[in-house]
Amino acid sequence: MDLQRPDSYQGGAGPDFNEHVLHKKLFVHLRKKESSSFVHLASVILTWCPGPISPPPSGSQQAPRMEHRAHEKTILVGDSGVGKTSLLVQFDQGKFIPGSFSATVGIGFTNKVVTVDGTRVKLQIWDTAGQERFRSVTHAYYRDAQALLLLYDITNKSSFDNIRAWLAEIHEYAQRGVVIMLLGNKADVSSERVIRSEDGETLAREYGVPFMETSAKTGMNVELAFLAIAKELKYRAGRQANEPSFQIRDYVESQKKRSSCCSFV
Ligand SMILES: Nc1nc2c(ncn2[C@@H]2O[C@H](COP(=O)(O)OP(=O)(O)OP(=O)(O)O)[C@@H](O)[C@H]2O)c(=O)[nH]1
Repeated sequence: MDLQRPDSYQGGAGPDFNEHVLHKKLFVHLRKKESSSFVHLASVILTWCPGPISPPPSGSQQAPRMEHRAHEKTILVGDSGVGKTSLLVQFDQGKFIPGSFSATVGIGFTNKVVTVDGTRVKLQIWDTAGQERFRSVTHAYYRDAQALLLLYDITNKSSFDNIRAWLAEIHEYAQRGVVIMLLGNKADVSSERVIRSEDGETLAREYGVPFMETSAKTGMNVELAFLAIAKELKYRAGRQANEPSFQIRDYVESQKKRSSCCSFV
């Protein structure tokens, strides 16, 4: 048995999460040893709340109820070092921590509430380890994912070449119709670019998925990527009678154009 405590986190606002309570998780992975390697058998997640970490601000109201209440499970996948954790930290906390690279161990998640078209959508964003040795653990989480953000690093050719293998794994383990978005990350490092933006576009078109380049460092397109996912999931969950149909690829293309011409809001 392998016990990991990858993270602690504060839950987002909502009926089943109190933002003033520290939620802790313990990941228990059952593995058996076969010859010289371990085979993954099952994973169990234990969640507990050790107690309040701060009193609610005086005069604060109860957290507003979600209009769209589902837990929308979104998973970040891609080779080790492409910037999955950095992208999530940029989206969640609006910051980039430069310097030493510490590879993710196993898998962990962050809750984030976003507002799209006046509706609050709760995203549960799972950050996975890109290293091969964690692959059997992360596969187990694909099945009930509603969306997958698949990253490569524009300065690393093999991370781009591996995208086809990642897509094959997604098609094998994830549910049919899962929302997939391809992201070419580290777009700020133009001097070391080895993958042209057109190559990302072509690959995405071949698989019929939306594409954009991002930078976890500058924040470029980070919010757009998650908001587009939230919009698509909200739309899928319950289209209102007078609501126009939503096409995530068209939306991403129009927003990318807007952001290049006049800064995205
Ligand atoms: N310049 C630049 N560096 C980045 C960017 N995103 C991530 N990095 C750096 O790339 C390295 C790897 O980033 P991580 O976010 O840890 O990569 P990861 O995909 O989560 O890696 P695993 O946890 O091993 O799967 C770190 O040193 C980051 O600071 C980016 O957009 N621009």
